[in-house]
Amino acid sequence: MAVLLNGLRLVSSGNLSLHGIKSLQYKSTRILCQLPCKSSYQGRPFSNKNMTVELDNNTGVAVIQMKKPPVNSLSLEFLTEFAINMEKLEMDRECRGVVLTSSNPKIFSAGLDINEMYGKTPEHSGEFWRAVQEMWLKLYGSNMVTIAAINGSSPAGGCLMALACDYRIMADNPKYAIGLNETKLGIVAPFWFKDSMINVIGRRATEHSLQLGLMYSASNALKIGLVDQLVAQDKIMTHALSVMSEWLAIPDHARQITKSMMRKPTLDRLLTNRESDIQNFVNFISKDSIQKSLQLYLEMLKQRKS
Ligand SMILES: CCCCCCCCC/C=C/C(=O)SCCNC(=O)CCNC(=O)[C@H](O)C(C)(C)COP(=O)(O)OP(=O)(O)OC[C@H]1O[C@@H](n2cnc3c(N)ncnc32)[C@H](O)[C@@H]1OP(=O)(O)O
Repeated sequence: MAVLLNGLRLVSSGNLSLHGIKSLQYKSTRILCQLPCKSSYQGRPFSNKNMTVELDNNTGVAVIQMKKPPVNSLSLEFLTEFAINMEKLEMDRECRGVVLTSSNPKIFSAGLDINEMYGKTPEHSGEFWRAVQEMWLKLYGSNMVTIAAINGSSPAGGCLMALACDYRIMADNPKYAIGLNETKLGIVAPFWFKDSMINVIGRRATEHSLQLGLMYSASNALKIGLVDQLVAQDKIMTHALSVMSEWLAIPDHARQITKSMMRKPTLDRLLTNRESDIQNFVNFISKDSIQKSLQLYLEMLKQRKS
């Protein structure tokens, strides 16, 4: 509940994914900038291996800029760093919203690092999959407003990250594509990837997309509702911050409870089946036929380059 007490606003906080709205904390009431106010910007950057995180104290908005060369593939190290950063922001009373974007001008994220799924031990595969789950749980279950500024292509796990946000803005460039293309690699999008897509574009479009492993151009992604808006590449961050200020105009407690109401069943499904989902992944990815498919796909990626 939000209660005003001597200039302090009591707002709910905590991780929706695990416990619903679990604790109440004090946040000082601030007037948010309508637009990013560069002149008064007080960024506090932290963590800088695979991503930069900058929190603007004036707006309460953090920007996570992924910067893992060459294509922001989601390795175990990347996923671990991402989850830690999300946790830190979630706990930070100053932070109310996150914009997720990429420093690579053409690629938002290439999805899961295929090298993490090829030729690895079952132990490693299990640890990797738990980290993939954790990334999604942190993002899909965040109390903060989350906006994906998709400034490049975003296949598979990259698309999942975008789907886990509250709002998706994509750069209006016909060369960029987004979608869950797993079947094209000979692998299968797990149920919570599927659920994330259903919750955004509906069941029929998801079935079509998943069976065919469809990648959508930016304009087609807009048509099916996979992204909410297209914006010129050079305007994407300004626009994302402007949309963020609209979302932050809603009282946190009301928006958070609503978000939890909408997302909890989907989150609970993975939480309840987390261990069996890891086991399924390990069994599936260890099969010779699946390893062969991944090997061929990796070779195809390398050949395409030459
Ligand atoms: C029952 C259920 C159980 C569970 C069943 C299992 C469920 C698994 C779910 C899987 C989810 C996934 O995300 S699977 C990942 C899916 N991702 C993809 O298919 C993306 C493949 N990549 C691309 O399409 C492109 O690379 C793209 C991202 C658009 C960038 O194109 P560019 O032309 O700019 O760059 P490229 O030259 O292609 O790539 C640059 C280098 O990056 C490498 N690279 C590209 N994508 C990579 C990736 N995902 N992982 C590692 N490395 C990658 C290339 O090999 C090159 O390496 P060098 O040659 O060495 O420089």
